Amino acid sequence: MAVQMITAEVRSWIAAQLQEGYTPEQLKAAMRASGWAADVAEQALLEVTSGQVLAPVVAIAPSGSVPEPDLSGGQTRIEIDGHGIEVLLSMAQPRVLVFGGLLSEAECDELVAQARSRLSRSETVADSAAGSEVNTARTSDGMFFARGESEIVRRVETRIAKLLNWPVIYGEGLQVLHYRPGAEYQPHYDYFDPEHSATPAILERGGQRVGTLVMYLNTPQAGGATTFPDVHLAVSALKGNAVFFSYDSPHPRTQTLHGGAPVREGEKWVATKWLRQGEFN
Ligand SMILES: O=C(O)CCC(=O)C(=O)O
Ligand SMILES: [Fe+2]
Repeated sequence: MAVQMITAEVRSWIAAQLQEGYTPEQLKAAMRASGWAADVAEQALLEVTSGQVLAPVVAIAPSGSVPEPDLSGGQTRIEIDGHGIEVLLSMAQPRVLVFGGLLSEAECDELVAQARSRLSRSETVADSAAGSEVNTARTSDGMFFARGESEIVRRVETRIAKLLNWPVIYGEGLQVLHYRPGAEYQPHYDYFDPEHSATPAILERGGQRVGTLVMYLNTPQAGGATTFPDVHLAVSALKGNAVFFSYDSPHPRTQTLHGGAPVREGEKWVATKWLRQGEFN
């Protein structure tokens, strides 16, 4: 399964052709003829045409569109670049998927090794200030990798993009969190609160978050599940597995309230990939 990325070059080519007087239908046919999938060609055109009116720099995926694997054939296993991933659970509302073996043991260990020396107490956007500050709801340590910063980061990001049919450039840098015994992440939403004063500035860089992939980099001895309180679901933190959920609007009706339950024994490492509506830079 190949993913076709709508790059800035593709968008500017489309924009130039439109200026020349070609119709969107003609461009779509030309893109189809040179191997582009119909839906990707459609999305590229939409991005350019809506971008000309709404946001000249940042491409925004059609509203309501979210990352999603292709399970149309009832697949229980998805192979990406020779790496097999199992589909262990699929829930429609909220949209939650659990993947087995998204990362190999060695890949988990390498991400932990690269993150370990760069950890600091996690910050979330607090309600009181238009910035980030240490929040007691989240008692883990964390760091961000820059997108594509190392071979392992690039490999994982490419795999995620292909699995979820969402361009690499729409993703934030990978975040790694480390929870010690007793540490937790209390239930929260990952989208940016539309009522929050800091949100408009955040949305300028790629729009809303529309999906979250939490990858487990080790297996805590006890505790540390990812929980979805609205639907009483707990996903076990098992090394190499991952939980994915998407939200097509920044609203509690998505039922994507979730948290990291307290680690009871041992420690917990996760890598989180947040996916935006458009190009994150
Ligand atoms: O640690 C977990 O299980 C959840 C992490 C999480 O919610 C996040 O990184 O946004
Ligand atoms: Fe979260």
